Amino acid sequence: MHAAPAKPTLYVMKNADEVVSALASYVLHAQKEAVEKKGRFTVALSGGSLPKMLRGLIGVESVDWDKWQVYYADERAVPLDHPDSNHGLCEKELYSKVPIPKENIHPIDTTLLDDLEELSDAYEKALILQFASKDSARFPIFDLILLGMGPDGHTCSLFPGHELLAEEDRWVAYLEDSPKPPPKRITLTYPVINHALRVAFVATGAGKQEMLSKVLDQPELGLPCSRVRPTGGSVCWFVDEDAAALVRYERTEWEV
Ligand SMILES: O=C(O)[C@H](O)[C@@H](O)[C@H](O)[C@H](O)COP(=O)(O)O
Repeated sequence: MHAAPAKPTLYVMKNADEVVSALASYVLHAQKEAVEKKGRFTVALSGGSLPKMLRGLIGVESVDWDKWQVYYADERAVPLDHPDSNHGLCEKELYSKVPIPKENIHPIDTTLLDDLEELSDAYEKALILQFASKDSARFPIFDLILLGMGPDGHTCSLFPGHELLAEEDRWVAYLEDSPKPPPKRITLTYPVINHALRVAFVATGAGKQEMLSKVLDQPELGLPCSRVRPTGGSVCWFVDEDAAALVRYERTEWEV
């Protein structure tokens, strides 16, 4: 019997700082559970404002950084030190401030930037190495995928109306026509996102109001963020009052 797709849980905090601390305890809880069960914590990070929102983990003793295995939910096809690189951003906002071993961080292979198919295949292979063979596990099961919501309702590099929304087979796909610059990117696909144990969105600020209401109150629109419905896992939203102002969707009290 197949589990039903998870319904999103909405946590609304007073402000962005409260989102930062709630997110930190949520991530710690996910880490503890994963490390106890499997001795490692597999995480996929997004770009945008997300890396900075993880600042609540910096300096916290109970984070087992050496157990983290970090991948990217999406990445731009640029060198790692390019200002558009999500890896570069995470380096600046997080890795440079915490004792995470370099070998536990999995950036794209920048020798393949000229061929996006090879670039995405190589990233898929890196996932296969971590999550065992593609045959024994149809899709990787991340302990946690952390996502943002774009102004058009995109998440990862999955954009409204794009053919990649229908991808059912690949773990990692590429696109050369991203409406958000830069145009060349790779992204995890829905089968991977929707097999994760936990998916958490983070969205703050008044600029997110209208789109957040569309994504949560009108899932029938089929916006990319609304399609995140893990089967056998959970999806939750950490947002602030500014972002949630127009949302009618049921709120859940955050309990530490
Ligand atoms: O690399 C990317 O472009 C991101 O992964 C993207 O999906 C991002 O998460 C959203 O655009 C939200 O960005 P903000 O958090 O900056 O609003």
